[in-house]
Amino acid sequence: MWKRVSTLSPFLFSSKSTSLARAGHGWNACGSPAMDLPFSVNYASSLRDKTPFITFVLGGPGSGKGTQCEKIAETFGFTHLSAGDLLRKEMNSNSEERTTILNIIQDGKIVPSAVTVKLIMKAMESSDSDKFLIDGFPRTEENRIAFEQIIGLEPKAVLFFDCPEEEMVQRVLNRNQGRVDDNIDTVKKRLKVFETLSLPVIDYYSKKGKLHKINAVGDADEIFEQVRAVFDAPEVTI
Ligand SMILES: Nc1ncnc2c1ncn2[C@@H]1O[C@H](COP(=O)(O)OP(=O)(O)O)[C@@H](O)[C@H]1O
Ligand SMILES: O=c1ccn([C@@H]2O[C@H](COP(=O)(O)OP(=O)(O)O)[C@@H](O)[C@H]2O)c(=O)[nH]1
Ligand SMILES: [Mg+2]
Repeated sequence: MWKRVSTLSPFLFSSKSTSLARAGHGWNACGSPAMDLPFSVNYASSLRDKTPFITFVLGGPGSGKGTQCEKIAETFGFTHLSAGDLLRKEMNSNSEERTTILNIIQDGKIVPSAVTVKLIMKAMESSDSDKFLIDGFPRTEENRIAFEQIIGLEPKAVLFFDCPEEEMVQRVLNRNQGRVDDNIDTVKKRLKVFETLSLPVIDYYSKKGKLHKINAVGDADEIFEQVRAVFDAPEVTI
């Protein structure tokens, strides 16, 4: 059922090589993935053995991904992993990457895939769960390919919270969680990044028949009814 894709270089995971400078070797923040990897090692074999049910949760900034993920996790027993939360936690730790992550988030850009995938993989490996909601990832085609290569799994379902830009901007500006990127300048940059880099990922999953588009306007409970229908559908066997 789970399509194993391939494996990746150990430089992504060795303790000395987690700096963005090294992670950037072969990868860039917004560009294409490098495929000429020097090694092939099964780093995520424990995850593949578990063959977890993975759902990617996509949508622009403020489209309600986090809000709906909490409801999905509670109702359907998924473990909710927010890529943004994992990066913010790393940013607030003494990680050598913290300043670079902060600068990228403040600028509304995308953290190199090697860094984000490593954090997601660690979180998945340290969980007993076999059902994960991965919120806010993949945000680029490069992210998507890196996940497939490093973790060797593909999502069973992909949710896309479709929301008009003006609504997203209002929600972000009212979010009030003290986030460094919740300001008008960053949100404008984030909307451009979403359109140019994230929409192609959504298009990819649409063409694969895995995408579930949700109208993200309206009351959060009403929106959740659309989501519930996705997980209740017989073709999405959790
Ligand atoms: N359906 C909704 N209608 C109005 N506000 C919402 C709705 N869903 C979420 N929000 C609010 O909008 C903000 C952004 O929601 P959030 O779940 O953090 O979105 P995302 O994770 O996609 O950025 C939060 O303050 C949240 O409480
Ligand atoms: O896979 C990811 C997820 C998040 N981010 C960074 O973290 C920010 C906040 O992401 P989050 O998902 O928390 O934002 P949301 O969409 O929920 O507002 C993004 O703008 C990016 O700068 C990233 O680089 N890669
Ligand atoms: Mg969020």
